[in-house]
Amino acid sequence: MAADGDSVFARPASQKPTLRTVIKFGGSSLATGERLMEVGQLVKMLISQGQRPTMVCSAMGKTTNNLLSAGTFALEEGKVYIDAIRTLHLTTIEELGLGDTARADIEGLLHDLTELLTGVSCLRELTPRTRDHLQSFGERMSVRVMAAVLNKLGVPAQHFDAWTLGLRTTGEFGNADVLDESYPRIKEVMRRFDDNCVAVVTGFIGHSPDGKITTLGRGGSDLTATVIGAAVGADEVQVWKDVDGMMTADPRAVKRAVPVPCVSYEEAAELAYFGAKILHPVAMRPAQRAGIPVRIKNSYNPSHPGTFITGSRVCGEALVTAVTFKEGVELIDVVSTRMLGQVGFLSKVFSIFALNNLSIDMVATSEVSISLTLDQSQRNFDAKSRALRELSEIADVTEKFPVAIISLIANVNRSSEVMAEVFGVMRAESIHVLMLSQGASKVNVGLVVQQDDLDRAVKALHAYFFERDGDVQAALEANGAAACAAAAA
Ligand SMILES: Nc1ncnc2c1ncn2[C@@H]1O[C@H](COP(=O)(O)OP(=O)(O)O)[C@@H](O)[C@H]1O
Ligand SMILES: N[C@@H](CC(=O)OP(=O)(O)O)C(=O)O
Repeated sequence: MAADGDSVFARPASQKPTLRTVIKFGGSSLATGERLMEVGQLVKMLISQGQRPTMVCSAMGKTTNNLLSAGTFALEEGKVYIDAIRTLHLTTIEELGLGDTARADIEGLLHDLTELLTGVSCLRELTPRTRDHLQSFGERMSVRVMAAVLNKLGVPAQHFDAWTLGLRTTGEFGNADVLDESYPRIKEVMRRFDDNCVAVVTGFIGHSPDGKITTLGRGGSDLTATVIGAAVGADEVQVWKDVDGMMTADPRAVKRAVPVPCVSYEEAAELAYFGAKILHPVAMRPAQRAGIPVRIKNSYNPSHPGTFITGSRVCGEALVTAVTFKEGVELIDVVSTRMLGQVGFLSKVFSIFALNNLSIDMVATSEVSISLTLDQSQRNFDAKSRALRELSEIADVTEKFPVAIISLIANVNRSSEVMAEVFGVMRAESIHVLMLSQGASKVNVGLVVQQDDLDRAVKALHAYFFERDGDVQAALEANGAAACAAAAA
């Protein structure tokens, strides 16, 4: 940890920093050496504006995908190929003149990575545990490079693998849960850490209680950030992305999508769970528990206010906040053969899914029938076949695949209006709605349509709720978002 020149933290007493933040940068913000330098300058600016940040980094660019591909290649072809990963990291160090320590750190990790993949290629075995170990190299390399960039810019910084701060998880490889014991541990380690230095911490990874490397699921660095924020009692967690915040729809699918100035924790979580790739689905939980606001910001456009996420919904009377979707979903209709009474039927159906460890996304019931969609992240075909076999003993079961779930994050107090308007749009477009459900949190209205109708349905709903005046931003503001921006300011 060597800083050139005066510490950026040294400033007159009158300008003492007041905002304790956790700032998370994803792969999209850390794609190249040039981007790392820009992010470094941004961190420097945030400090000069009075922030005391702890930084959480994801792997650079597409490194996690490249690591997974290298694992598959070693498994299937028996060869070790990590050229893209090696080149990205070593070239960055070279181009930015980050020095021998950073180079030696990265070469050491590349050596370990090569050994791991050699093991995979010899044994022709890639277990979930090894896959997590493999993926951890991305974040372990990025924090070392990022800390070196900050030091180069005169910002004292030190890298940390999250487990050295005390981040402990369950042993569920690929989708581990953060254990509560992590919070006091992280708090204690961070309490002893030099306030005049930026801790640059690996996102996405932790240690199981027996010391194995685990991952928190794809996009899990957002969760690391809110866990650290909650542990240290941060004033704010900032999640820096490549878009101007959470948008009214996935900007890749709907060109006229616009940023939403603010949403509640529940809305953000529902959006993430129902397909908006912008946030990790459980990242809001630690922030919500600790009451810490989260801000989504654009590292390519830092002056944009982004999206502010807090406990209450302060966005005025907006009928719908955003539209999101999940594709390639399976819909299952279960109709009772009346061997059981209503209560027995519902509980039997749900217990069959639970006992087979299958989690359900959406559900709609009548007295003797249930329609449900299965969470697509679980690719356990054996468990699904078993569950369907057991269900067929008490019911007629039909499967529809592929279908898509469209979710509208909507105003709880006006859900009937939302439903009526959604059906109006669907009727006008002649789109058949296969199922409709309002989530228990009541911020989410979900509908299932045929996969082929998805694109048309999403565009029509977005146009109806956000583009009616021809000017998307004006429509959003008319919906009350301006009031929200003022509240967040
Ligand atoms: N509703 C939405 N609002 C904003 N971005 C979205 C939404 N749905 C999907 N996205 C996508 O999420 C991307 C950002 O998430 P991600 O790539 O995981 O960022 P990072 O790697 O920085 O964590 C955006 O580039 C955008 O394409
Ligand atoms: N690198 C991991 C974790 C992560 O959070 O990434 P990102 O912040 O770039 O979505 C992944 O690709 O899943």
